[in-house]
Amino acid sequence: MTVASMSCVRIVVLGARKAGKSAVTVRYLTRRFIGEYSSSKDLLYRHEVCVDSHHCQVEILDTSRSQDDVFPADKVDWADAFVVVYSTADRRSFQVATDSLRRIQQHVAGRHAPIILLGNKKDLEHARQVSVDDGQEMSLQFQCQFYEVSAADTHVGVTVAFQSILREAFSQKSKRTLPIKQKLGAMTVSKIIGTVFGKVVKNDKKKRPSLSF
Ligand SMILES: Nc1nc2c(ncn2[C@@H]2O[C@H](COP(=O)(O)OP(=O)(O)OP(=O)(O)O)[C@@H](O)[C@H]2O)c(=O)[nH]1
Repeated sequence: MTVASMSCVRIVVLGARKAGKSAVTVRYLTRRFIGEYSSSKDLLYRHEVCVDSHHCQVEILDTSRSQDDVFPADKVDWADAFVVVYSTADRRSFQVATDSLRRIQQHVAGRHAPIILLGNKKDLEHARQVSVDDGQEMSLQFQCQFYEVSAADTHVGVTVAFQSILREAFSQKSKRTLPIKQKLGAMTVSKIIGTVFGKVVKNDKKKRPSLSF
């Protein structure tokens, strides 16, 4: 399969300054934790992945938030899926994440947008300001996935989180591109009757239910 013919999913990574957006992105892409990242501008990464044995292309936009209060609407329009990062050791970053979730949902109203809420820096347990319950409650409120990770400690949690959102995003994208009949899982009338009434009785006019479609 050529790169051009592969399906592509676009992910934007959002969050407060210093929450660890670059750290989780680089951890996922390279499995490494570098420690200090250039953060003055947005960085776009292209990457090939295998999701459920399909080769796909991913574009990940690691945003730089020089002004936390400016919502990047253009980047939200561009993206198929969202990773919203906060630091478990920084309450304010959790507020920024909450605000981002609210604004993403308002902005994409009508289209299903897979979102992951990522509580980073869980290795800093002594400095924790956001509990696991806070993160879980927020994810329930916004109906998104939730993970607590440490980009510094291991690539495992970060990789699981990214793979999970990729799977959801690719599945959404392929649903959108399927013909309507397949999308709705179109059933024949006899199958519908069989489903509604338990079985289809052949050649038995007395028992055949009278339905009008
Ligand atoms: N202890 C710990 N530190 C981390 C972790 N992830 C990132 N950091 C540190 O947090 C700081 C900020 O990380 P970045 O990845 O640059 O954060 P960012 O959100 O991309 O920052 P901006 O681009 O400036 O908004 C750096 O000093 C990282 O080394 C983590 O899981 N644990």
